[in-house]
Amino acid sequence: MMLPKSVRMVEVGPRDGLQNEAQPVPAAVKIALIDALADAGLAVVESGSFVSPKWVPQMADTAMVLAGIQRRPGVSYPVLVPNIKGLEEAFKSGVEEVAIFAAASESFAQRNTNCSIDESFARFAPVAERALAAGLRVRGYISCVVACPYEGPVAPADVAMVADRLAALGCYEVSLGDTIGVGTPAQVLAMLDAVAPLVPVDRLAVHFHDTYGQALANILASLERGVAVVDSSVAGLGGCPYAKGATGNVASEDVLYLLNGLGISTGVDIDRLAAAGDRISAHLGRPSGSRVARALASKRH
Ligand SMILES: CC(C)(COP(=O)([O-])OP(=O)([O-])OC[C@H]1O[C@@H](n2cnc3c(N)ncnc32)[C@H](O)[C@@H]1OP(=O)([O-])[O-])[C@@H](O)C(=O)NCCC(=O)NCCSC(=O)C[C@@](C)(O)CC(=O)[O-]
Repeated sequence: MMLPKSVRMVEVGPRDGLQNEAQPVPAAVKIALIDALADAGLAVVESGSFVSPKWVPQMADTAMVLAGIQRRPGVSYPVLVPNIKGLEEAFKSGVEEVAIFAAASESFAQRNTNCSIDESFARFAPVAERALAAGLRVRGYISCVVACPYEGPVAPADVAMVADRLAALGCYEVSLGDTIGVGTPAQVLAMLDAVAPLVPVDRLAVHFHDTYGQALANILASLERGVAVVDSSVAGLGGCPYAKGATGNVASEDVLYLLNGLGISTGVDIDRLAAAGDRISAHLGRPSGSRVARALASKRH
């Protein structure tokens, strides 16, 4: 089995994990979470989004959160921006990296961003251009890379086309999201095999939600195809506001346990990571969504 020697874990808990949380999460709690994740050794901690607060109220305090965190050297704190208004807010907050987010299905693009795929690219083009001109890094996301909650299965060729368009806008990396967590390894590999001829595998990340418990299997399959960047969410926080019933991202602790077991280096400390997950789970008043974190906690009691 050919596997990468090291993997960059992209922590999306403070953004993807919390954006759908019904109870308000104070900025101070988000700040403590982000700082704890960076302390655990994560080099990328997605810290919020500058989107319409009418659409995603939980992210309305992103500027306050970014003002409160202790930015560690070598750690990136990206935010999502859907349009120029969001980018301008990101500039004010001094971010070094933004992410634009597209979908491989028309219905999801409409529900998530109130426009078609083509219209979303018309919005992203000036965002990417201005961000790059200002020296920011731009990451691209694609939702619904296996299936769409409104349209069902999504053709790998559709994903490849959107990935190609994001790369053409200058995204240094394209994160492939199974938004509703339905994919299995054969589907994921078919999708990766369609995308990789257009956007090389060293510019791809995988982003699995764990609704059907397939995320770790999908990650292992992706690693075997050479993908070396994995998105995950501490304590398995999350769910997408525009994908009813979809659960959180794969838990970061579970991904790290898998990678440690495979001898793949990440620079992340599992105990510190699990402690950060336990603290946010306690704040939210529910058990961690990470099986690894629950197992580690049970050994301590
Ligand atoms: C794209 C829009 C703005 C279009 O929304 P719209 O309603 O068509 O936009 P609009 O331009 O007509 O503006 C409507 C109102 O929003 C305001 N507005 C407009 N833009 C902004 C902004 N940037 N920041 C703050 N406010 C903004 C704007 O000023 C106006 O305010 P009003 O005049 O009514 O008071 C909206 O649909 C939106 O914000 N969508 C974001 C949805 C979102 O954040 N989804 C979750 C992230 S994607 C995701 O989770 C998937 C991913 C990445 O994790 C991968 C995966 O798992 O699939």
